Amino acid sequence: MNKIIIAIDGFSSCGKSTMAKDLAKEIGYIYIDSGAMYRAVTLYCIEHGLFLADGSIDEDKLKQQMSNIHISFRLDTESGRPRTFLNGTDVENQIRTLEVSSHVSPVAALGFVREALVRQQQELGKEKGIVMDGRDIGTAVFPDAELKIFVTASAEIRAQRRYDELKAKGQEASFEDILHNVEERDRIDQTREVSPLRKADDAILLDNSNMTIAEQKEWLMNQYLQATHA
Ligand SMILES: Nc1ncnc2c1ncn2[C@@H]1O[C@H](COP(=O)(O)OP(=O)(O)OP(=O)(O)O)[C@@H](O)[C@H]1O
Ligand SMILES: Nc1ccn([C@@H]2O[C@H](COP(=O)(O)O)[C@@H](O)[C@H]2O)c(=O)n1
Repeated sequence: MNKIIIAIDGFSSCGKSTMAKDLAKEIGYIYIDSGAMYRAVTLYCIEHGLFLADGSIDEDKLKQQMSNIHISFRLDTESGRPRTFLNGTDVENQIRTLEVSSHVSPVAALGFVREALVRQQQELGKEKGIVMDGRDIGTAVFPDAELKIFVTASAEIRAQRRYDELKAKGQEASFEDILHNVEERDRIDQTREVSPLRKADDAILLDNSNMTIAEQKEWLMNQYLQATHA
């Protein structure tokens, strides 16, 4: 069967990567979490002092240093899930902290950052057989993707899911801080000038507020089967 490109976009913390990873594993596709790439650039900025005292980004320095930022993914054989590497170091846990979440959307709004990462994402998908999740995959990275999904859920439900996840990992965070972060990232992502978060006209909308992980997994598999006429 011919391989296709599956683009999964949507709001913060709505379950995109959970769905995308599961589907990719089941159908033998590559899974790419494009958000992890923006998070890795953000971690680089934090570690290299590129956030100025007023919270803004030293854009000139970041632009000069973009070619020093190498992001890759390696499959964790134990969990079967990809881990993100920044310049050869496993940063999968660091990029998921609230500190990185609080800084990532302004970094992702920079045109030169998007240009560099979109180029890499398109390269990763050139053989097809890929499931990629993010904010602009169906609109900018792969506008011709054969299957496009746009996921949403209420902000409170999304924040609760993220809160439960961080708590289970033993990370301290307040529900209010997480809700604020989720809403703020959505606002910045939807209003930025370059490739703002929006549903592609030909994307299928999924509100998973009242769905279990198993239900959304089955829903996505059905969309894939329909798209490939299997
Ligand atoms: N339908 C669901 N019901 C309950 N929890 C869910 C559901 N879908 C996903 N989750 C949980 O919600 C949390 C966020 O999911 P996930 O990381 O997949 O979201 P995301 O959209 O990829 O987030 P982000 O955009 O921030 O990367 C995870 O802990 C995941 O296990
Ligand atoms: N295609 C994408 C993916 C992500 N972003 C930005 O990165 C942030 C983190 O992404 P997560 O999927 O890990 O939540 C997100 O809030 C966006 O600002 C993006 O712009 N484009």
